[in-house]
Amino acid sequence: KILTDPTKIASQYDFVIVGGGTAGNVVANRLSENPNWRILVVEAGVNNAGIEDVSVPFLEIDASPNKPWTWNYTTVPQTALNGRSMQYTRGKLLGGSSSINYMMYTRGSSDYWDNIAQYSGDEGWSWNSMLPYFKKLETFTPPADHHNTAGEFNPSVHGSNGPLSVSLPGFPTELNSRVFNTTKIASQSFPFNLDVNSGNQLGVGWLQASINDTVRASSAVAYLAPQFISRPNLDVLIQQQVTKVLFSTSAKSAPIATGITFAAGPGARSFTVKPSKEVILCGGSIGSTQLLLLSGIGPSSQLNAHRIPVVLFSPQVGQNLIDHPAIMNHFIANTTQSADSIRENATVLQAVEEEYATLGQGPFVDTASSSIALLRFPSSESVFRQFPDSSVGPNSAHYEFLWADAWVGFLPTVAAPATGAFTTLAQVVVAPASRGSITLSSSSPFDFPIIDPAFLTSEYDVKLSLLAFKSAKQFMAQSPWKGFILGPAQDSANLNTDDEIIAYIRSNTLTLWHPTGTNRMEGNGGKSQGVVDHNLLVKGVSKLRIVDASVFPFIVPGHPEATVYALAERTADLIKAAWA
Ligand SMILES: Cc1cc2nc3c(=O)[nH]c(=O)nc-3n(C[C@H](O)[C@H](O)[C@H](O)COP(=O)(O)OP(=O)(O)OC[C@H]3O[C@@H](n4cnc5c(N)ncnc54)[C@H](O)[C@@H]3O)c2cc1C
Repeated sequence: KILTDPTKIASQYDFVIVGGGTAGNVVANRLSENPNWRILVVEAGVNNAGIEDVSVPFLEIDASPNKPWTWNYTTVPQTALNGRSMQYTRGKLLGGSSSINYMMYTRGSSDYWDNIAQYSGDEGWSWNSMLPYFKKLETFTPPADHHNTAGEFNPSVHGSNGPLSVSLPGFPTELNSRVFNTTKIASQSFPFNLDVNSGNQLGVGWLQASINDTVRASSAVAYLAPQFISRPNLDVLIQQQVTKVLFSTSAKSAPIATGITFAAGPGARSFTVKPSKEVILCGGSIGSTQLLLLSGIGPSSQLNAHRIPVVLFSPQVGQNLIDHPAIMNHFIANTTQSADSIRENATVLQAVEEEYATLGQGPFVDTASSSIALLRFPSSESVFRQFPDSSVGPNSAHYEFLWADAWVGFLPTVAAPATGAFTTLAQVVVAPASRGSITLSSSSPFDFPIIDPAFLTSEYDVKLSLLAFKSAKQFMAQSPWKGFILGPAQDSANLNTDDEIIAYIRSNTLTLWHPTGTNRMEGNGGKSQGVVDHNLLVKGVSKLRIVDASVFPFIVPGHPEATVYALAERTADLIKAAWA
C-alpha cells in the first residue's frame, strides 16, 4: 500500500529501499514476491497517480522542469559552454525519472554489456546474460493506432509477459517515410536496422518507447500496478526524504548499515527505520550520491570540509559523472502538417486533445520522435589519431540522431518562433570522454549538491559533436528531404567554417538528463577503483547496496532507462540469492 503517514509504517522490515524511482520500484516488486519478506520503500516525492502531464505521452514537454514533482537542480556554469548553467531536472515522484522522461527505450549494444562484464569480471552482466532480463521485464505492446508493425522490430528479442509495456510509434508523421527512404538511398552511411534493441544497435530504426497504448508506462505504473501494491508485505511511504544511512561501527568488523533516518523537510520530525537485512539505495545518480556523502562515505576532502563524521573514505563517490551532450538542430519545413501547429494554434490543440480523449488517437499518443539513428564515425577520422576511441566497442555508436516533426528546444535563449513549421534533428554524442562530478554544497540533506557534468571539457567531445553536425547536414541533404526541408532555421543559419560550427555547438549544447556513473562499479579485479562491487554492494561496509544509474561504469550508447530496469531486475535476483 501507499502511505503518507510515517507513524503508520510497520515496526519491522527486511529491506528498506531509498527512492521509489525507476530502479527502486523494480527491486521492491521483485523482493516482495517473497511473502516472508517485508519491504519498505521511502520516496521523497509525491504519488504519480492522477497527474495528467506525466501520463499523456505528448505532454512529456510539460512533465518537467520546475514542477511540484521534480527536483529542480541546476548545474554549475559549464566552462566549455560559455559559462552557461542548465536546469538538471530529475523526477521527484513515484516512478522517479521514468515518470517524467521522454520514454525513449534503448537497451544499448551487446558491446556495452559485454564491456561491463569484462570490466567487472562478472559474466552475469554480459549481453547474453542480460537479454533474458530485458525480455522478462517487458511486454511488447501494439501501438495506439494498431497498425501492422511487421518490419518495424524483431519480435524474437522481445518479451510478452513483463510488467513494463514497450511499444512502437502509434501516430504516423511526415518524417517517417523520409527518414527510412534516406536509409535506402544512403545505405552506406545510414543503413536501416530492423531493431536497434537486438544487441546490434548500429543503423537507423524505429524508436521503441515505454508507452502502453495511449499512456506513459513508468516504473510506478508498471511495477506498482494494483496487483503488486496490494501485496500485504509491500509498503511505499511517500513525501519523506531519507536524510542519512545509519551504521554500526566497531573495531573488529567493517561498518554495518543498520537503517535510515527520514523527514518530510527541514525542521520536520525525523523518523528512523532499521531493516533486518539490507538498506538499498535507489535514489538515482544525484540522490544516492548525495546520501552516501551525507552518511559519511566519500572522499576525505569533502567529508572533512563539511565536518561529516567519517564512516569510510571512498574516493570515487561523486566522481566519474558522465552525461550525453545534445544539440537540437532546427530546419524550416515546407508543410502545414507539423506538430508546431499544436503549439501555435489553439483550435488545432483543442482538436488534438479531443481526438486523444475520445478516440485514443493522434499525436498525443507518442513521444517526440519515431525513429533513431545510432552511428559510428569511420576509424579513419583524424580525431582517432589524437584520442583513443571512446565507444564501448566496434559495433557501438559514437553518436545518435532523433527526429521530431516540430521545433523541439530546451534553451531559454532560443525560444520556438511564434509561427512556422520545423523539423528538429537532435544530435547526441553517446560516447563522450568528458567526466564531471557531484559534490556536497553543505551538510544539510535539503540543500542541493553541486552538479558539474563538465560538458565538452574534453576536446574530443567537441570534435565528435562537430562531426555529428556535419553528418546531420549530410543526412538532411538527401533526396527524400528535397522540397520538404527549406534549409536550417535562424539559429543555425550561415554556419560555414568549423570555427562557426564549434561556436554554435558551445552555445547550443544541452543535457539529455542522463547522469551516470557517480557510484561506479569497481573494475579490473579491483584495480580500477569503484564505490560498489559487481553485486552492487557498497565496498568496505556491509548490508548496503546501490541499484540505480549511478553504478554503471560506462554510459550507455543510447538512453539509460531500459538499462536501469534490466540492472534492477538482475540485482533483485542477486539479492534473493544472497538471502535465500
Ligand atoms: C527530462 C528527462 C528526460 C529523459 N528522457 C529519457 C528517455 O527518453 N529515455 C531514457 O532511457 N532515459 C531518459 N531519461 C533518463 C532516465 O529517465 C534515467 O536515467 C532513469 O530513469 C534513472 O533511473 P534511476 O532509478 O537511477 O533514478 P530515478 O528514476 O530518478 O529515481 C530516483 C528516485 O529516488 C528518489 N529519491 C532521491 N533521493 C531520495 C532521498 N534522499 N530520499 C527519498 N527518495 C529519494 C527520487 O525522488 C526518485 O523518485 C530522462 C531523464 C529526464 C530527467
